[in-house]
Order: sequence, then structure tokens, then C-alpha cells
Amino acid sequence: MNDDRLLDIKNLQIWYRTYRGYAKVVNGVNLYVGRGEKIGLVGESGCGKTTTMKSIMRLLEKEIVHIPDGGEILFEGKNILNLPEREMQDIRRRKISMISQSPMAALNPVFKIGEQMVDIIKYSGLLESNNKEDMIEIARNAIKTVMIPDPDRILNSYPYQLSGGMRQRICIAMSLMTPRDLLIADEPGTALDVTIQDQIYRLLNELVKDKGCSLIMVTHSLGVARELVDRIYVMYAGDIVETCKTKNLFDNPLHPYTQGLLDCIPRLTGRGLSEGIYGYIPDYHVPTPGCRFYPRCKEAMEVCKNEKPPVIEMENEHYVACFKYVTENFT
Ligand SMILES: Nc1ncnc2c1ncn2[C@@H]1O[C@H](COP(=O)(O)OP(=O)(O)OP(=O)(O)O)[C@@H](O)[C@H]1O
Repeated sequence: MNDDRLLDIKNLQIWYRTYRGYAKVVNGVNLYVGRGEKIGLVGESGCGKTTTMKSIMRLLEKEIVHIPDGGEILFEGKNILNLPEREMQDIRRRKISMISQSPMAALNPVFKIGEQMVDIIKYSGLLESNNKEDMIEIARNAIKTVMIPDPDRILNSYPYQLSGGMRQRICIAMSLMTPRDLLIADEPGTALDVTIQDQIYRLLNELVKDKGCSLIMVTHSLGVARELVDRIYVMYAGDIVETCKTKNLFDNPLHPYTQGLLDCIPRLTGRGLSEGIYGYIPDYHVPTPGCRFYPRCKEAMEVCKNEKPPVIEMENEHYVACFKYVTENFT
């Protein structure tokens, strides 16, 4: 194992069982996160980002999910896919936490915030004694770190009594209240308006830096990823199509899908709305044997239709999966 890699996903495939057969969503993903590193997973809606992240937490419903043999999710060198449930619970309690897109769905509506926070502290095993006052003090401090005034009122509130932005801050506080090695933030700004989104991203960035944990930021937006992460993975329809250091992606985007995504970032140059990327994510029940972006790609060639593109290192640690570069480099 590479010791710098806290998480190392290798050739992961995930299929959903549906009434139409298998939806073959995640298509052999390779992705790693170093200790203390911040990475971004970027791609449009439906490309499999949440599915991949839930598999790390082992939160996918067993009854409807099939993970073909050959894939691995190594966390500190152990394959999460094979761990006994007890060890997995320990990882969820102490090592990895996840902030979901919807804070309302993440919080239990029938318990006060204080009760939910105390529960997390209790089960994390952070304190030797189960002294409730000590736990409340930790919760109070966690609320202060996410910059919500009057923590005692918050502790005594039910989730419905808080605004969307406050609820998402509480979820962040909960996920970083006890020490963690890895935080997965799955589009934490989605349910919020843009000014609050911005505050949430800044806050997350500062907290992750403070605590020194690794971060996977899942987002639709390359703009958000640019501000927050060291490296970016671009995902399209269950495939990682390009990955490199953040700066390289903006200086030298290689995959036609990445170029299309970059083109979708609004600019203040008065050129109006971009054309976007023509077409839709494919039907995962009938996946093409070739490049999944082929039907939407302006530069597609005959070979793209039937063969999966190889992953090519174009510059230092800048990888792209596209036949365009095979032809350029090898003919
Ligand atoms: N429980 C499920 N049963 C069947 N299909 C599912 C299930 N959950 C997700 N999918 C399908 O898997 C695909 C990927 O969904 P996923 O939520 O992982 O994408 P995403 O990239 O996170 O999208 P978004 O950004 O909108 O959250 C979609 O086609 C979705 O319909």
C-alpha cells in the first residue's frame, strides 16, 4: 500500500438492481486521497458521485446494489467492502464522516439538536466518562466554531426551528465535532442560496485546515472546486475522465467533457450564456462498451464507440481517458 494514501479506490464498479435489470452506474473508478489532502469530485447530476461516496461509508442499500468482484475501497490499507459491520461502524464513528446534500434529511426531525449532538459524542468514545455536562460543553463549542450565536438556544431547538443555512452549519459542526481523518462533503451547498453557499464553503475550508483532516468535496461546480481543493477528479457517467492538480485542470483542460464543463462557468465578459454540453447522461441499463461520453462528444471518433478509452498520463500526474490523445501520441 502507498502510505500517503488514506483512501484508495481501485477499479470500483457499482450496479443498481432495478425492474429493468442492472443499471451499471459506477464503471471502474480509480481515485485516491492523501492524508491531509483536499480533493474535488466534479460532474453533472446523475453521474454517480453520491453513489461512489455512499459506497465509502458503506451506506448503499445491500438489497438493491451489486458490487462486482475486483473492486476495492482501501481505507488505511483495509478493504472497506469486506470489513465486518462492527469495524465499519467504528470507521463511521471515529474516522470518516459525511455531510449530505440535504441537511433536513440528515438531521432527525423528532430530536432536539442538543440530543443528537450528545449522541454522536457518546458513541464516538471521545470521552472516558459519559458525563452529560461535558458532552454538552463539547457540543456548545462545536456550534460556536460554525459561527452560530446563542448555542444554548440551538441545542434546545428542533431542526425545523432553524434556517437551512443554520441546519447545514449544524451538520458541519456534527461531522467535525469529534476527530476525523476524512470528511466527505457531498454538495453541502445545494439546498442553500448563493450567499449562504459561499459562507458554508469558506467555513468548511477553514475547519478542515484547522483539524488537518482530508476532504472529498463533491460538487457540480468546477468554480467551487477551484477555490477549495488541491486535486480534481472529473467524473462523467460513472467514469473518471480526467484528474490532475487543480491549477493544471484550469490551465490545460484535456477531456472534451472537462472543456465543456469549464465553458459552462458563467463569466463577466458579456458573452452571454454558454452553449452548455449537448445531450444527456446515458441510460445506465444499456451502457455503451466504448466511451460513455461518445454520444455527446464533438470530437468523437469511430473507435470511441466500441472501445473504452485508456487512461493516459499527459503531464506529471495529469491523467485523461480519451482516444484523442492516443492518436496524437501514438500514430
Ligand atoms: N437507489 C437507487 N436505485 C436505482 N438507481 C439509483 C439509485 N440511486 C441512484 N441511482 C441512479 O444512479 C445514478 C447516479 O446517481 P447519483 O445520485 O450517484 O449521482 P450524482 O452524480 O450524485 O447526482 P447528483 O449530483 O444529482 O446528486 C442515477 O442515474 C440514479 O438514478
